[in-house]
Amino acid sequence: MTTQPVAAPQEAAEPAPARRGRSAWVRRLLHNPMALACLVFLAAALVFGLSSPWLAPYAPNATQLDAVNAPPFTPGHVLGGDGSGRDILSRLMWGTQRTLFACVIILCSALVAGVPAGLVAGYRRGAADPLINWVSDLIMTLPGIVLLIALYTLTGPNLVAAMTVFGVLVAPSYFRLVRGVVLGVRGELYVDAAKVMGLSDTRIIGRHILWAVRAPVIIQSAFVLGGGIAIQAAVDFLGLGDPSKASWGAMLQEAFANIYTNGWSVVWPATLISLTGLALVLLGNALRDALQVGAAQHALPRRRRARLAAEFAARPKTESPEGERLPATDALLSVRGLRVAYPTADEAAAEVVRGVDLDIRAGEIRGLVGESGSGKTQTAFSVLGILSAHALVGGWVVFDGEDLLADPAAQARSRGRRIAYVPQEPMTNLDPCFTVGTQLVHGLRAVRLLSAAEAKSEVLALLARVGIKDPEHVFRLYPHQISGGMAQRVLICGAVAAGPDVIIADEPTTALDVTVQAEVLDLLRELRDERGLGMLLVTHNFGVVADLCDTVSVMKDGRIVESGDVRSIFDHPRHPYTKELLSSTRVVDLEEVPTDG
Ligand SMILES: Nc1ncnc2c1ncn2[C@@H]1O[C@H](COP(=O)(O)OP(=O)(O)OP(=O)(O)O)[C@@H](O)[C@H]1O
Repeated sequence: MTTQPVAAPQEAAEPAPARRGRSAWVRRLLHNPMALACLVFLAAALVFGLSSPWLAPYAPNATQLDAVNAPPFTPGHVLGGDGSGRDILSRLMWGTQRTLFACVIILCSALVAGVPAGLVAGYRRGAADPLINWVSDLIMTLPGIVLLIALYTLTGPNLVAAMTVFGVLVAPSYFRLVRGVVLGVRGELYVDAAKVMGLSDTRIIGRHILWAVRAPVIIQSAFVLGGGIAIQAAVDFLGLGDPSKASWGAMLQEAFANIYTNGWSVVWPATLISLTGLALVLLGNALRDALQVGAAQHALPRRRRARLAAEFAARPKTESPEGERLPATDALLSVRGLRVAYPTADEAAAEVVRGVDLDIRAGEIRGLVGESGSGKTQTAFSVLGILSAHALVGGWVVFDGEDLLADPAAQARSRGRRIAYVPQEPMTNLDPCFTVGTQLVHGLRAVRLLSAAEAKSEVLALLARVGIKDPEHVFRLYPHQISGGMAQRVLICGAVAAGPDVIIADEPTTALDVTVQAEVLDLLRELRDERGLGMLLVTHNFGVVADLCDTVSVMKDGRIVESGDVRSIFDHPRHPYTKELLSSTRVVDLEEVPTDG
């Protein structure tokens, strides 16, 4: 077999893979009509309140006899007057300012008390964690309104004191949120790497941890502001506010006392309180969608997504006039013109696999090699039909005469039965709640009609076959009780149990140490020889390719740039990228070492 370098003529003209940026979430937020409407409403409320010193027709407490219980659209009083003859529009404007000020105090005090406490408890742990947790639990047990009434007896109508205390009462929600996120992030490898680099805790928290908690904190803040509006109104409504100052709650209280004479005076503050609270809660939801991972796809309008999917499906499937790209007749599995793309926030599609062709024949192990992010796993997942639901897929995956991409039911039938999968991370692919045996028997019985006893004896035989010394014992162990190498053997056992024709192995040895790697590669080779399996071995390691594969396809930026038998590619690489990859790898000498005798 000779090597086939595959040209990529229009590479330069094609769009760059995925466009990402820190401002992407802002774009996504602004693309959401609901979020936009909420932002416009809240901005208008802000301007309405802040402009009161200049634009309000009257002072908040200015009274006029002719405005007493005046209905809306009375000349000089667009929204009418209250029971004391004060202009409702003016009081609403001044009241908005006071209400927003109250919300800012609540937010700031909750942030100041909750976020640092969560950071310290989650990151430093030690004695601080249980102590802060205890204080947080204590605060949460305090009845908020009762506390505010008690405070009123001490300080009188003091907005700053009341709202600060309420902010502290809300702080545990931030504390718990931040602590939870920090606990998850502090064990990440990049945090360990930062520690090893000698960064101080303050710098690690400032640079890495704060960035991780920013999204949940922003979302929570929208909800706290919404709650703040309600609580400020409630405090004033109960008569705990300053009667000389206009606020939405105070206006509501006065209007309620006068409801049978002037019903309209209730409508205005009640509407503002409800709409502002609603806008903040809806904005919080929109922020969650925009900030959370994967929201880009959700943000794509349905019609735009359908159009992109149709464009993908309509791409020509055989492009060569000579029909070179038709599925190979002697192959178990033929991939032709495979394309995978993901919708982006700017309503385009970023292609991560760009027209891949592959054949896997019975008894052939094909390596799929390339740098990280070149699209190897996406190609493998397309064959198995386990791509993210947001992926747009085009091209052919022909197995046993059927195009699996065109028939998801056929793809589901073949997955696990005729096309099996060996994953990269053995430990995370076993369920920690069940024993090895339970998982293998369950998997086997899902694809073959066997009794529990038959499945068990088959699994035990297979465990022995994949090199597990005491199958009866390992059968009863939980995943955490076995080593990584043993877990990979268990997964290989699970993959071959159903008697597949093809195995897709995605970097099956990457997570293992060198000795175990060699043993697992030997096992895969033996299983191929025994069962005549076809295999697609995804790897970025040319050493593994040299050791195990018959053929290899080299992938770069979503394309196969060169394909052929291993020896030809190693001896005469033709594509510059293959040469580059080979020169950066300590290449294994393929010449057979003569043995004595
Ligand atoms: N759900 C997704 N949404 C958007 N882009 C994705 C998604 N999944 C993968 N990608 C992108 O697809 C590209 C190819 O990813 P893939 O996992 O196939 O790379 P790979 O060659 O297997 O790399 P590695 O060796 O690191 O696993 C990457 O740029 C990745 O960011």
